[in-house]
Amino acid sequence: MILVVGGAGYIGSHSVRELLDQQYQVVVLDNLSTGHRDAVDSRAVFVEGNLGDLEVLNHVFSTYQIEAVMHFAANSLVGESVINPLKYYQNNVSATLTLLEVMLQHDVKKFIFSSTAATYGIPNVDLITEGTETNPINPYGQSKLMVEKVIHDCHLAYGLSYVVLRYFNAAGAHVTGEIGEDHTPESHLIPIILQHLLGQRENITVFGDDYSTHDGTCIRDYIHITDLAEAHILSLKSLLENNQLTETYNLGNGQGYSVKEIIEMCEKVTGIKANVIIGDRRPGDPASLIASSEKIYNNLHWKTKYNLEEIIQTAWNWHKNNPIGFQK
Ligand SMILES: NC(=O)c1ccc[n+]([C@@H]2O[C@H](COP(=O)([O-])OP(=O)(O)OC[C@H]3O[C@@H](n4cnc5c(N)ncnc54)[C@H](O)[C@@H]3O)[C@@H](O)[C@H]2O)c1
Ligand SMILES: O=c1ccn([C@@H]2O[C@H](COP(=O)(O)OP(=O)(O)O[C@H]3O[C@H](CO)[C@@H](O)[C@H](O)[C@H]3O)[C@@H](O)[C@H]2O)c(=O)[nH]1
Repeated sequence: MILVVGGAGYIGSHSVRELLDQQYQVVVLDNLSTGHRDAVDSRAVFVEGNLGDLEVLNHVFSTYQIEAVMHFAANSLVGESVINPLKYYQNNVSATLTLLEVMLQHDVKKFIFSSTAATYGIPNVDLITEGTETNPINPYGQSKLMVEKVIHDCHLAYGLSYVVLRYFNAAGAHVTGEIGEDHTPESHLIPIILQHLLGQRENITVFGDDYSTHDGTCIRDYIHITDLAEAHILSLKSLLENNQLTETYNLGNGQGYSVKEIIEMCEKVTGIKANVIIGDRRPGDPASLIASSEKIYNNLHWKTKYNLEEIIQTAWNWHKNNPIGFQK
């Protein structure tokens, strides 16, 4: 079985769905701190608990025959990490050490870790490769980079085999419209715009239009959640075939869109005009983050299937049909 830690969250729940659709058996461990029980596919075993809890972990690893672990659970609000760094080092780093310890005690040595473009900080290249220097500028990015280093040391010392996936901006929803993004508070651009277009917010604030980009607003690389999920499956397959894997991959579309372009695409998809306010820059936002995902294309033949319009269309279907998310 595959243990998915954080499988009730946005990216985890879509990966669980993909794993089950591809005939893997799945156990989800999640404390529901930001995730939703209803996001977890009913075909998966669900264990409610904390990833830093030795007792729960020992129960999971001794009850189920776990072949590999996908680890999505984390706190991931950049602003909050600056104000409350210990929460981030505690949940993202310390609890992960407990997970790794129990995994290794149970001789489970295959690990897929959700990392982030935030490990690069403010890169001085147009297209970020895995070789681009990592220099996180906030505790969130720092906590992810720390875990990356721990994982590598566990490889050297205990033979842990791993794939680190550095996601760029995850977006969109499952094509069925059955699961999608539901964060409280919501901080991500696309759901915020769509909530506004649904009448749930009065306006959208663009965080700065004086960046050195073609229209002055920040550029990001948006990637569909199912494309991310597929990258996890391919990574899992490569791990199951190789006991000594130590790979790090960027996951993005390789194409950047500005905040203004995202708003325009949301208006096009929904046919509704947005009420846009230009605000101040949000501290810690790099002007542009675009991934080169050449490495995973070359090594695992991964290709993205969804373009920006399709990403926004699937997100719109989800928000329109579930205006209060998973709440019933
Ligand atoms: N959303 C993005 O654009 C993005 C980009 C880069 C990286 N990431 C990373 O991807 C991963 C998933 O992100 P997401 O957007 O799905 O977040 P999410 O908050 O929707 O999901 C995280 C899940 O982990 C669970 N969790 C948190 N702490 C836990 C703990 N101690 N024990 C058990 N469960 C716990 C939460 O309840 C939630 O279900 C995170 O590690 C995040 O840092 C996300
Ligand atoms: O109301 C809003 C919300 C966002 N933005 C801008 O939109 C862009 C995208 O912002 P957001 O959706 O919050 O994503 P990021 O800050 O780029 O961070 C996401 O993508 C990173 C990787 O690129 C991950 O590390 C993070 O976890 C994930 O939240 C940024 O320029 C923001 O300044 C606005 O202008 N107005």
